Amino acid sequence: MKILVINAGSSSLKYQLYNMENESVLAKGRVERIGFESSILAHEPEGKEEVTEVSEILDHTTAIKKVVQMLIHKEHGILSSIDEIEAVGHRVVHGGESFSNSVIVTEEVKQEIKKLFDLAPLHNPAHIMGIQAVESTMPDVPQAVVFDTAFHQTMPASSYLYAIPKALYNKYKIRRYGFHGTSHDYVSDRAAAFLDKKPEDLKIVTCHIGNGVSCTAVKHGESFDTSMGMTPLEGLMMGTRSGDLDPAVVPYIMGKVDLRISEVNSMLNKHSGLMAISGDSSDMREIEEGMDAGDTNAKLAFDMYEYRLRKYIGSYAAAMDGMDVLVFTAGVGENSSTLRKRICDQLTFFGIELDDKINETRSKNERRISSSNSKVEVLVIPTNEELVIARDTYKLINN
Ligand SMILES: Nc1ncnc2c1ncn2[C@@H]1O[C@H](COP(=O)(O)OP(=O)(O)O)[C@@H](O)[C@H]1O
Ligand SMILES: CC(=O)OP(=O)(O)O
Ligand SMILES: [Mg+2]
Repeated sequence: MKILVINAGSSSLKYQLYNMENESVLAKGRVERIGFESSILAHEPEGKEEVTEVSEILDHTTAIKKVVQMLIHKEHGILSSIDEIEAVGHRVVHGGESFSNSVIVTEEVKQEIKKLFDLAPLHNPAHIMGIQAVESTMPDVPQAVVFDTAFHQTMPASSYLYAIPKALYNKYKIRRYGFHGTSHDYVSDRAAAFLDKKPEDLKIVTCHIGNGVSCTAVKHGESFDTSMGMTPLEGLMMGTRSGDLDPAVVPYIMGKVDLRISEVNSMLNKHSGLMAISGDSSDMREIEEGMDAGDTNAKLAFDMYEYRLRKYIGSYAAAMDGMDVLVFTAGVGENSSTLRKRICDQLTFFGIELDDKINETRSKNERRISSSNSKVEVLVIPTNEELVIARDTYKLINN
């Protein structure tokens, strides 16, 4: 069975085609700059070089059509016909309180996702566009949705409520939802398997450090607390997002410089974080290069990013009254030995001790980077949100 996994953003669409017989990736790629004149489709068939094509892709339906054309392309394709795609699985960022599991797409499910537009204005409208684009291009193919928020539905009220008037929760569902759940679920499960232990016996802090950054306290296999909140803005400092700040800052600047709500949102989501402090880049590779070249702004950005991660890790160890395992994942977590070292070398209080040599060895595999003396197992576990989406879709379709 072949399953297409889609992560639709407002101006981008990432995809991976899976052969579920052996869970291999047949092709992957992305469409960028949807809605612009020169949109880019980058397509990478398994074992071959990436090919790119520039054309005008004005909406998500056109984007899906282009992807399908590429998948059945004479030279770069890997399917003989579109009919070989038997199901499509989508990443949906916000599932609110309605979804604690992945589900098959129905009219009701789409309505529920639409009701959550307010809570995830950057993400959910794009996901609906992706779902509709598939409906119009492959009308008979069943679709499933996998939510970033689902894993975090186990959080107790003491973790998910904000200390604001109850009516705001009762009426508007203002609470912590948490995101990157597919990733935190996957890497915490893999960490337990790696250690040959049951998730129920472990207290794990998972750090998903990519463009978006979040930490989760995974207690006995369930999400107990997580750093992102009602939206993916809360918590850690990110590539372009501020993370935590005093909420009083928002009304203060709106009054001072006469900013509109959308402008404040844009400032905090798109022009803050590493980008704002370094004044130069939201990309950790460039921050590290800047730091090595003596750029003091890049160094400050790195220091703040690292310090905040360390604070969250410490607070989650306290939240769970212990930490057996610390997991690093996603683009930065999997690749930046510098960041991992800086964090771990200042968590010696917890009995953490890194094996510097293993930490610095580049690898795409799951690995332990702590020394044999370390009281906490420190692991690098490459995340695979697309595989989880493909697996959930496969299970739902075959039930
Ligand atoms: N070798 C590396 N060293 C440091 N950071 C890296 C390295 N490779 C990738 N990254 C960082 O990973 C981040 C992107 O992470 P990723 O998980 O792919 O993000 P997303 O899925 O949210 O787009 C970027 O900041 C990038 O600089
Ligand atoms: C929810 C979220 O922050 O997602 P991403 O890391 O893909 O931006
Ligand atoms: Mg990611």
